[in-house]
Amino acid sequence: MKLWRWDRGRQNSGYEKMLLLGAKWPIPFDLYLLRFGEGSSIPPHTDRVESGRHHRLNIVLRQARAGGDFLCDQPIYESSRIKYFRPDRAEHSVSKVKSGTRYVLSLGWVRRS
Ligand SMILES: O=C(O)CCC(=O)C(=O)O
Ligand SMILES: [Fe+2]
Repeated sequence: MKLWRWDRGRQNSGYEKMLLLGAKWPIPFDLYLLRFGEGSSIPPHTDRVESGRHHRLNIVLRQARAGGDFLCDQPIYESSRIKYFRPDRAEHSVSKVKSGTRYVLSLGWVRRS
């Protein structure tokens, strides 16, 4: 785990992530800052976990000027800035940022079932 450094995003589609905080105990969680520069996107995917239920609360700190829209099958709660969803179950994606830069604060945790 690399803390406080920009790292290439998992889907390798141009976005970057920075791990701000994370722990495995008592509840596994992570807190990332995500940065989507012009031309970046995330194709439709799910984020599986080995066991338990993955929850994620994303707060859009800065919207792109154009593009960069979050799309999710079945969000638990969604407003223009707040997206709460089950990334292991609900397919989600981010459309290509056409102009500007998008920033997201992303808090994820896994509930053991
Ligand atoms: O940036 C977003 O809105 C979603 C990123 C994503 O795929 C995730 O948080 O699992
Ligand atoms: Fe995801």
